[in-house]
Amino acid sequence: MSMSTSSWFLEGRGLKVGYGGRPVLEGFDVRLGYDEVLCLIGHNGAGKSTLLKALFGLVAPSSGEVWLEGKPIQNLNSRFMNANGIAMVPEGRGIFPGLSVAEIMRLGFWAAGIKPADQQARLEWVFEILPMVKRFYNQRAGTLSGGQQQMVSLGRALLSQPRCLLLDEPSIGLAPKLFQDLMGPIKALQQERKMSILIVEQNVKEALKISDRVIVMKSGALIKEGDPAEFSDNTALMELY
Ligand SMILES: Nc1ncnc2c1ncn2[C@@H]1O[C@H](COP(=O)(O)OP(=O)(O)OP(=O)(O)O)[C@@H](O)[C@H]1O
Repeated sequence: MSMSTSSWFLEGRGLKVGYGGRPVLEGFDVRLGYDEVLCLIGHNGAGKSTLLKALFGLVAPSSGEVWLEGKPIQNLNSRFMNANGIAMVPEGRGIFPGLSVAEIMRLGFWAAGIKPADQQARLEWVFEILPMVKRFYNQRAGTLSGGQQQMVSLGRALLSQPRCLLLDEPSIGLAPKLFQDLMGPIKALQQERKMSILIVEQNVKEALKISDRVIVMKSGALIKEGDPAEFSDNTALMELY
């Protein structure tokens, strides 16, 4: 077998994805580099969440492939992705309000297949990055603020020490200051560990601060790609919408 020469960590190639026979994405291509923060923006309903779910194996494309480090994935599912260092933080946080943070983390250990012997160290590692999580570890998630819940969701995703994070609108329901508090540690971690991040955001201004490249989606198609600087003034952004 030859070594992988791909410079892309994760790729969607010719993805066709839809619900009930109605396509949302058709022949969609996307590439996420090693050590890259890619920001995906676009209208409500453009297909951003659908793309993230397809890349993570939560919805099956009817055609096209997802490639990881230069190789097509044969049996794409979220467990495979997790096992290969990819973690997703879904829109709406995806945590159960009735469970305590401790219980949510236990589910996270299970989902990421982390051995009991390694769990405490992982938890301590997550606490170092997101100290807030330690403070409300025994509280029920439903009693936490939106920002705290978002931190729990992120902490859960970090348990596997992923090489790649797929973040679906982490700013939803957060004040700008809270969003910065959340993204600061993530950016620091990204730089330290050379993670790849694909972030879907409506809060473009904040997301651009941590991004290396931007892609814009409209009605299931990629309509623009560029450097964050090109998107920093409002007129340029308005033209896209
Ligand atoms: N589970 C589903 N069943 C049927 N249709 C769906 C489902 N999920 C999404 N859709 C439809 O697919 C299209 C794309 O939705 P998607 O959530 O991917 O867009 P989005 O860009 O993430 O939007 P938003 O910013 O509102 O989250 C929309 O028309 C939506 O109604």
